[in-house]
Amino acid sequence: MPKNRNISMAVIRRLPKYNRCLGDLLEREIYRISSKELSGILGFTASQIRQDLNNFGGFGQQGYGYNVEELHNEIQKILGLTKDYKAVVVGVGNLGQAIANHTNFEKHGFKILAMFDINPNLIGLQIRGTPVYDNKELHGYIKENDVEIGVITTPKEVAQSVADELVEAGIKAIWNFAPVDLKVPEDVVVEDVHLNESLFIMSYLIKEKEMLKALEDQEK
Ligand SMILES: NC(=O)c1ccc[n+]([C@@H]2O[C@H](COP(=O)([O-])OP(=O)(O)OC[C@H]3O[C@@H](n4cnc5c(N)ncnc54)[C@H](O)[C@@H]3O)[C@@H](O)[C@H]2O)c1
Repeated sequence: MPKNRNISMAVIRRLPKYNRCLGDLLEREIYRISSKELSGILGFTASQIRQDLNNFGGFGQQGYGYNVEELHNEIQKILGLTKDYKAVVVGVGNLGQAIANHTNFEKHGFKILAMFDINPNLIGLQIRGTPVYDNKELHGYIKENDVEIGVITTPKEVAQSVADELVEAGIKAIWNFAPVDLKVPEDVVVEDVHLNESLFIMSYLIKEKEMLKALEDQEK
C-alpha cells in the first residue's frame, strides 16, 4: 500500500506505463531488472523510476534491482486492477461499439454488462454479446446490478444529462469520451479521454521539431 497518500497525479499517470512494461517483461519471462534497464525501456531516468516507486514503498533492492513479478503485482494492487469492475456504455454509436468490441478491457477486469441508447434501431441488438437496452432502463439497471462505471459515448449535447442520470443511479466513476467538462459530485470519479487533445499535442511537437530544424539549418 502507498506510504504516502498525497501521491502526485504525474506519478499516478506514469503507473499504467510501468504496469504495461512489467507485464511485457513477464511475458518474455524476464523476472529481474535494474532501474537502469527499466529506464532504457520506459524512457524515464533511473532516478525518476526510483523516486516514483519510493512513493509506494520502494520494492527495489540495492545490487539486485527489481523483482519484476513482485513489482508488477504491487503496481496492479496500487492501480486497483486486482478486482473486477462492472460497467455500462451509454451511446452505442461508432465509439460505443468500438469500445464494446475491444476485448482487452475485459481482460483487465472491466466487464461491460450492458449498453444503452435512445435509437430504436439499436435497442435489442447485441454488440459482441453485450445487449443494447433503451436508455430509459439505465437507472434501474445500474441499481439492480450494482454497476460501478458508466462510459459516456453520446453526443456532447446530452453528455451532462447522461452523467447526471449515472450519478443519480449511484455510479462511482465515469469514463467520459464526450468533449465536455462534466460536473459531478466530489465522490464521483471522472476520467476524460480526448483523442483530439493528444492529436493537438502531436501537432505542437511536429511544429516544434520543424522550428528546431529550421534554426539548425540557418546556423549551418
Ligand atoms: N474522446 C475521444 O477521443 C473521441 C473520439 C471520437 C468521438 N468522441 C466523442 O464520442 C461521442 C460519440 O461519438 P460517435 O462517433 O460514436 O457518435 P455517434 O453519433 O456514432 O454515436 C452516438 C450515439 O449516442 C446515442 N445517443 C444520443 N443521445 C443519447 C442519450 N441521451 N442517451 C443514450 N444514447 C444517446 C445516439 O443514438 C448514437 O447511437 C461524441 O461525443 C464524440 O464527440 C470522442
